[in-house]
Amino acid sequence: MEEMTVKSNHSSYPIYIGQGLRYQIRAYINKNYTNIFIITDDQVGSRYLEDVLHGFPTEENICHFTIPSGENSKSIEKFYSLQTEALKNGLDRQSLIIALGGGVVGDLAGFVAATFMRGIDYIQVPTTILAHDSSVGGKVAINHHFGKNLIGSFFSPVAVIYDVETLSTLPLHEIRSGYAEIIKEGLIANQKMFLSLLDHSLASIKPQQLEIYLKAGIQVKARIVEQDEKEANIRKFLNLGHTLGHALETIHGYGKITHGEAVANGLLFALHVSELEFQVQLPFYQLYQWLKDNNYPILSISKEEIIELMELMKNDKKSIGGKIQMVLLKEVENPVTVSIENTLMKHYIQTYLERMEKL
Ligand SMILES: NC(=O)c1ccc[n+]([C@@H]2O[C@H](COP(=O)([O-])OP(=O)(O)OC[C@H]3O[C@@H](n4cnc5c(N)ncnc54)[C@H](O)[C@@H]3O)[C@@H](O)[C@H]2O)c1
Ligand SMILES: O=C(O)C(=O)C[C@@H](O)[C@H](O)[C@H](O)COP(=O)(O)O
Ligand SMILES: [Zn+2]
Repeated sequence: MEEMTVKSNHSSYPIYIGQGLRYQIRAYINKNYTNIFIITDDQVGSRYLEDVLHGFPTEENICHFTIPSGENSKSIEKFYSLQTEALKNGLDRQSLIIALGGGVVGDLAGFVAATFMRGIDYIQVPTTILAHDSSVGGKVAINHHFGKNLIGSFFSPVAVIYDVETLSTLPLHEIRSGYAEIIKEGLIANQKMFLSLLDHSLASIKPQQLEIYLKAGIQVKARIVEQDEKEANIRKFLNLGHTLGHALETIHGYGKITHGEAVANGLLFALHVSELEFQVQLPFYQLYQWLKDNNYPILSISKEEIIELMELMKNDKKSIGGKIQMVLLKEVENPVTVSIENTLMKHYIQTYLERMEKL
């Protein structure tokens, strides 16, 4: 078992990473709670909920609730149902929520914890590769049909307990999704890792290698959120690829493409815009080829969709006064945020589509 710590101005919490940790979650909780409420989804619950429950003594006051898996569960309706369940089960301010699942469960359960009776403790128990990102840093949220994560909060967990054994049951497209966020972390802060990530094929990557990347990705994320937990400045860099990525997720319908697949497309677009904006050469073609080889969907954008995408990008939380802001790269490991005028953004989208057509 490996332990890391996230220590910011507002909070400090441990991240435990290891094999089989789901059986012994109680051992990592160093406080007594009146009630423990486990929130999971149907795919994760059917595989791992019993293992988690068995690790608690019978006298512990424990309840659980299973949501349907998928992005559509990050909704105001599911949020309300979970608040109702928490009340029905008698949770109080000395209760704990455990989020057992991927980023959907983590974001939703975390937001329930942030708001139930104005905030109670919660623990992230991530079960996807992508959740190396979502379980650290305390961004919790639900979606609005105007855009991703528009209703949420910054609310740190009291611990992250990452049982990497659970990753063995992840389908390939979910490995693809999580890997895209690690590529993002490489681009913003670790060129060596970025290049090494592209040396692997996802169909044959070894679990031990994935674990090495997971830990390196968590290091990048943890070091950034420690310095800027509430995204006043450098945390924005973790949003590389998300300005277009989130708009694509929304326009396609939540859950139709995975978050990571949308971010992968957003990363390509960000590299394209960066090259034009700063007149530099970045690994655009290298990333494009690797994404193609690893069967990421390369999304086409119709003329009609350009306006809609731009409207969605204006709703992004980085926007200021309705002006789109993007995270760009002056070089790998050198991210900046840039405000982009509408006409220029339209030009960037059009030239991106022309470039993609030639490939
Ligand atoms: N809060 C943050 O900082 C942050 C960071 C990145 C992404 N996110 C959010 O995270 C969400 C995406 O998270 P995700 O990719 O984990 O999606 P997810 O939670 O929907 O999980 C993906 C799919 O895999 C299934 N699954 C989960 N664990 C499994 C396992 N071990 N074995 C088999 N199946 C399993 C789930 O049931 C689901 O069907 C998005 O909503 C995104 O916006 C948040
Ligand atoms: O932790 C962050 O900060 C990130 O931006 C990480 C992203 O990968 C993640 O998708 C996050 O939820 C996006 O945040 P948002 O503020 O753009 O909704
Ligand atoms: Zn993301």
